[in-house]
Amino acid sequence: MSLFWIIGLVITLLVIRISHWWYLWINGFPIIGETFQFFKPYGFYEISPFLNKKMLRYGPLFRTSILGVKTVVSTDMDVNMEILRQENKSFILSYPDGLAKPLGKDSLFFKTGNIHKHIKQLTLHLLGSENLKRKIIKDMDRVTREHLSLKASEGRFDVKDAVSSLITAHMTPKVISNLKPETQSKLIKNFKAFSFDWFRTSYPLSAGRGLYNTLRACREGMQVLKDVHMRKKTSGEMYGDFLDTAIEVLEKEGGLVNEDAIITLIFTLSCIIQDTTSKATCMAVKFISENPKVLAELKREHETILASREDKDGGVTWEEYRKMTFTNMAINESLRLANMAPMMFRKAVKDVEIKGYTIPAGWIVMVIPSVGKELRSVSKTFMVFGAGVRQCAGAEFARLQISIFLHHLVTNYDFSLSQDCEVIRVPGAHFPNGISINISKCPK
Ligand code: HEM
Repeated sequence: MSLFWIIGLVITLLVIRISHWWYLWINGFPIIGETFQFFKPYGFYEISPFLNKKMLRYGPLFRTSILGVKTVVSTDMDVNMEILRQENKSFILSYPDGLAKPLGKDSLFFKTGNIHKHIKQLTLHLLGSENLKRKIIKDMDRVTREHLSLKASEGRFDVKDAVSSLITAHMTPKVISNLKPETQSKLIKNFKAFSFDWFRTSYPLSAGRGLYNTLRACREGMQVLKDVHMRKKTSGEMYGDFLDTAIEVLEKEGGLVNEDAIITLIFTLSCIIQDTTSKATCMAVKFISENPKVLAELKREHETILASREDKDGGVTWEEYRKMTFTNMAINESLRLANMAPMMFRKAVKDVEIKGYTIPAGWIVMVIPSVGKELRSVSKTFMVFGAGVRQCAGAEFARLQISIFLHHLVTNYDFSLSQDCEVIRVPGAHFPNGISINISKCPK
């Protein structure tokens, strides 16, 4: 073969190879699929370029491969509502390994049917309105006030870090009490190191590092909890904390779930409670700092509450919280903007026909909730806390904690956002440099 033909062959092979890589880059690599395109950061006020392009090309429902799973993506709000309504009938919860792994495939969060029902009831024992009102609000108020005062004395602080610390400070003893200070610190360090955001980066290396840190936090945190539980079991001591309640319920139910599962539940609840609520508080603080009219109306609402409070030294009461109408609207608006759960995963257990679309049995559906303006607590255009039987168990806790934080912030302090508070979407809101505020005590 002449040199001319050999060079021609090599060039042809190179062109084929490069075209193939280019095709994969545009349409997704096997396994990785379109994961990096989906999680590629974009501007806070933009629509996801990935979703935009797909929707223009294929309409509101289309197929892709994300996090190693062949997936139908639904951006249609009627289809989404129907999917979540048909939980345990035509669809079951089914998160890809990449998201489920940090919690463990056996985590009760991923259980269905009766076990899910039991665990939800148990979780609401801790986080439902009744317990918030009776056992949580008082300490939540005191600890929030104290932390704010301490942080404000520094003149500037990171909101996520402060809120996350104050939540672990008032909730950890309620979940698992009488810990030695060093055990409590170790546990809290692991709760805070856990992150659902490890994949929210377009850099494979930092995603790998994030996943490693999260898995390590899970392993170490759960080991601490197991040791504490074993010690309590041997000594027979009871403290009336959530761990005692959970074990009691478990014994009554006769082995529907085991002790390891309870430990996993306690660990995951403790991680989620501070991670989600602190992020949502950041968004609320950013939103009101950038909207002087909203801040003025918030101040008015909270000054009125203060003026009519009989016990001037007492904290926010449940009745006062229920009257915070404007605050609740401001929180809803910041949750809408934050879009903290930008996708939910379900699996079709049979062929399902919705609005003229057929979702074949066995397919995973990624529900992309709408971020519309209607602010009822659950509607097809406002699903920040999900919908149906899987609706968020911590929604009321998050609203209460944010309301109390805002109450003390707007009635006692002058504050402004520091300059480097960039927010991007990946696709949920993400703060690469955190959200910090400059803060000083209001002159009385
Ligand atoms: C503002 C903050 C929060 C947002 C936006 C949020 C959002 C959500 C969403 C969208 C779901 C449904 C997921 C699905 O259907 O696949 C959910 C479920 C859940 N959330 Fe939250 N959440 C927040 C705060 C919390 C807090 C503070 C807790 C307390 C630990 C919590 C605990 C749970 C639990 C246990 C579930 C599973 C419920 C079930 O499977 O029945 N969440 N959350």
